[in-house]
Amino acid sequence: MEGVIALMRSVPVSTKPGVVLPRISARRSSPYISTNFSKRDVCLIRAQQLDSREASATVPPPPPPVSDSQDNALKLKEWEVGRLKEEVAATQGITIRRRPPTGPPMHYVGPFEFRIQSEGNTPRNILEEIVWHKDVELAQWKEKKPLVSLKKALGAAPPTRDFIGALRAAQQRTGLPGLIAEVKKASPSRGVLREDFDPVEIAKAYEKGGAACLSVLTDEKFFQGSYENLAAIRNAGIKCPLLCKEFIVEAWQLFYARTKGADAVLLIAAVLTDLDIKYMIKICKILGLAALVEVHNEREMDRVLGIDGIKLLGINNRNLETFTVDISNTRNLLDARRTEIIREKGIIVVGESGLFTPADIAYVQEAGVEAVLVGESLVKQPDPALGIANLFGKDISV
Ligand SMILES: O=P(O)(O)OC[C@@H](O)[C@@H](O)c1c[nH]c2ccccc12
Repeated sequence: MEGVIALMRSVPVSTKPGVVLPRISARRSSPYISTNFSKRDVCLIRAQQLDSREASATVPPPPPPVSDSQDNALKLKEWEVGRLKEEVAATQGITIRRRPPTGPPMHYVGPFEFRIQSEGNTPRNILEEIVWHKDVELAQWKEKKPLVSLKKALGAAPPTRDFIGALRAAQQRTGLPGLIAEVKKASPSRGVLREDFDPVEIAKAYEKGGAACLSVLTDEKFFQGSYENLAAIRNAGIKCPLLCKEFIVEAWQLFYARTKGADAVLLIAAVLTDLDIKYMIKICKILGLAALVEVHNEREMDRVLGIDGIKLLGINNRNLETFTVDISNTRNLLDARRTEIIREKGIIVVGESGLFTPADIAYVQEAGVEAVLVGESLVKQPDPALGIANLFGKDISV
């Protein structure tokens, strides 16, 4: 554990090659500086940045106005580090930007400063909006529960269960993809899915109906989920391993998920750079968490297949930027070349979203998935256990 903390310690970085900035005061910390980079990571980023400088199509926006005040110097450094990270992300085809570290930039007019809405400080799509809001939430959570206190709480967390093992066992038992059934009250695309939403009752029904694992939404603002739901399900004696369905942008969230009873976490390739994914997988391993790495398109799929240590790969049929759902996405991404790599690496592919009928399940199974992640079509059923039997076309509970 000490190693993890050491890995997360702050390092001063500069955007100019070879120049090291003075250590930044701990009074205010940037997510980019204090939690995401080790010295080695920063070197890697520098190397990636130098390699990709010519390939990068991004034109950096003008720097914020400079003032002599210490506060402004800190803002400037945070802005520089944020830019550096965005450049790396752009070279990996990541279009989702992170929230500017000190908030949308201020504009100065005479002695006054104020914000003007512009392309640079307004989220461009729902996924970006969620991720930007997550940064604001995180700043508050981390103040309430700094990493040291989470580290102490880990001692009291229940042991993790084998998420991947449960999926494999279910698949072997039924000959059908292992089911991850999602406890989901609402979503930005579908609104409220179930008014009489009792997360523990729904989780019990899923287990009774033969789900191998459960997925629990924890995002409050956009999905009406919570970490209380996750902990309540874990503490209700449910044996299915639990996936914490969250928009993870910082390692702190991995620790928090673990203290709330998660056995697995979701890492979204549309949001995280390769380096972030590698770093988070390392921490998941130390914490005993399984990582489901989610992709939506060919670019993300090929990036993820190039990263070592990935055991669970989710193909989302829903585009999180536009919300369009198309289950043929699973089949299209699983071409012969990628299927071969997946087989060699022993990766389990999870088909995610938009699955409603036995024909849908057969279609993604035929495409090569060994597990499915299903929310809407189950959570809307008066009896979610019966919903599972209807979805698979047979009772998979025995
Ligand atoms: O309700 P559906 O269409 O069965 O989808 C479930 C799950 O795949 C979806 O909730 C999901 C997949 N990836 C995500 C990332 C964040 C939030 C939600 C999701």
